Amino acid sequence: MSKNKKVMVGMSGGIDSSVTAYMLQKEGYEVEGIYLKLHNRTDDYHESNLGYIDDVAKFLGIKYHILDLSEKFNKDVYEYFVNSYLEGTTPNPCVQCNRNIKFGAMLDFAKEHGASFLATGHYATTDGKFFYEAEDKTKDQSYFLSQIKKEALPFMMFPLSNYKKEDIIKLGANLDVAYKKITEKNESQEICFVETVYTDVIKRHANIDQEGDVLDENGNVVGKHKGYAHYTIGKRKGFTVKGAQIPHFVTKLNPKDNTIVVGKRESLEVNEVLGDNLNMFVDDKKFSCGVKLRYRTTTTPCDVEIVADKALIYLKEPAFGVASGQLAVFYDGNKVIGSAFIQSAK
Ligand SMILES: Nc1ncnc2c1ncn2[C@@H]1O[C@H](COP(=O)(O)OP(=O)(O)OP(=O)(O)O)[C@@H](O)[C@H]1O
Repeated sequence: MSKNKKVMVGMSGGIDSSVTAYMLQKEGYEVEGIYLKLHNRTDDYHESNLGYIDDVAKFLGIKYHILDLSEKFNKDVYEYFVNSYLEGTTPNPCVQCNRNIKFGAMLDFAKEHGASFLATGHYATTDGKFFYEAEDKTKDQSYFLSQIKKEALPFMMFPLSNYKKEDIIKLGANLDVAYKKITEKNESQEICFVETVYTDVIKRHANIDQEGDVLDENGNVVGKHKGYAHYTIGKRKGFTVKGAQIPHFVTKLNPKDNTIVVGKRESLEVNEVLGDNLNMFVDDKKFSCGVKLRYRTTTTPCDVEIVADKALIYLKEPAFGVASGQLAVFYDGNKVIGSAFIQSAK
């Protein structure tokens, strides 16, 4: 029952994309894999991933391509990541990777090679016009997909969207030894190029271990911190506040003079957010919806006004710990209607 349609599957060597390839083949698609080399890690990272992919490809009898996008990844994702922290904002590298790399350059490659669709093991759904949250809310990745250009959506397939991660692991473990081996390896890291903590990556490019002053909201010096790039908005540890009886939270980072501002929990409260770099799936300029201001959080009801290329987001309930650089993703129920990068909040 061949569907006579070629689907390229982004294969990472992990269980999700390996099962994705299997499912699509079972459905009758002609499947080919693509492995992206995204960074120049010195360990055997790529060799190890390709070992797993090769075994899966042999089991399925499919061919796969290796595409070196490390230069583009370095510019669009890695440098952006490092620079954001140095500028005192909190980057979202997976969002940039999805937009520019996976559903940018990898999609172009898939189309050039005659594929009708590009499939990945992301947990989300699409109907070609919108993204929707995945059934398994604990794994949902719609937040990270919300900056993808709308022209890319008709080519995207997420076959895992109706499953739970544990079902995928069970399916893999019982399928073949090529899959079983993958289920037995460690789960991949949250950010593929961060092997330990993000500050280890930043340290390769700048001396971030420079002690600085901790300020209160009136500009008074109240303590010391170990270098502003070690902190993100809402963090409550790793700095001193003289005589403090209750927890203090980081509310602002000042890269220019290497100071950080701290305050009580109330000072993290935000009622208005300004977003830029809009990516909208609807044309409305004024609407009410729910907004997620970071990953793994519930939506906050809000009114949104789009003015030129900015989104003015008026929250109907206060949010806490909103960081510039993260995404504000607009949801109508479980449907993603657009997103913007958080420029400022008050
Ligand atoms: N290096 C890569 N080359 C090609 N596709 C990739 C690569 N890394 C990730 N992908 C695709 O993007 C999807 C989501 O990536 P993510 O890093 O969130 O992986 P994951 O949920 O751990 O999935 P997997 O178990 O397949 O690694 C993967 O399922 C895969 O289809």
